[in-house]
Amino acid sequence: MRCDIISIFPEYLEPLNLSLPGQAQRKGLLEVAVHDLRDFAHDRHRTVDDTPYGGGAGMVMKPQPWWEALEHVRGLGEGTPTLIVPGPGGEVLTQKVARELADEPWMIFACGRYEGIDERVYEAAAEVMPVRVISLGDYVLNGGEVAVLAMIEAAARLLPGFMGNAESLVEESHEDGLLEYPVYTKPASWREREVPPVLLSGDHAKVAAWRHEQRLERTAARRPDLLHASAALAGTDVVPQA
Ligand SMILES: Nc1cc(-c2cccs2)n[nH]1
Repeated sequence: MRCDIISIFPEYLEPLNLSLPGQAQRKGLLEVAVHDLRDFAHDRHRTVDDTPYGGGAGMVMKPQPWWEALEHVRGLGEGTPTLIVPGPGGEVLTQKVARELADEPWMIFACGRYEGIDERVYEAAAEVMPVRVISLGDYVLNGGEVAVLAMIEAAARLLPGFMGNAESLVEESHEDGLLEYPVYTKPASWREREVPPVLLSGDHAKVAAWRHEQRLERTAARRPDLLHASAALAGTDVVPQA
């Protein structure tokens, strides 16, 4: 998976060189290149924003630097990349979307700031590559960099060989529609709180059953919407009669 990231704060993406993403890069599973948008703004002040047509507060990111940056990056690789633009107005990043991103061989991430990027950049880009606007959730950040870190981590960790133990990807929250079960480690007794005895029983079938029950209870308590969604999909949702 190749990820090219365009940002006015390239240093924000340094964490991608740490830990697992860093190892994945060294293993050749993940290729990350960060590009400074200001390198494509040619005036003396390397201006990337201006006041919005129609008035209103804040500034809008100018189209020309973005277009030059996108064309430059597009020329760096083979084939057609997918442009991912983080934004509160996009489809929400879910595990399903993360799996879709994990299947993308080449993505360009456009980190917007200010009030956003001139709409004509999205239109022009969509003529030469797929464009997806993806949101982390219904809240507003100051820029796309944080969202890009989350998206790349969520996708890259699904790449075969990225996680040391692929087993740990199974039964994760959202992988199969349920939240994960509670986990415990030594000591067996801590501050007079005991580990559930079933987990010390050595009975793998009972442990599996207990863990599944915990996932159902936890999902019902914290995310009933997920239960209704999966039940609706299975056609088993019991909707209280009016
Ligand atoms: N989910 C989400 C994304 C964002 C932004 C991306 C770029 C600027 S603000 N806010 N909220």
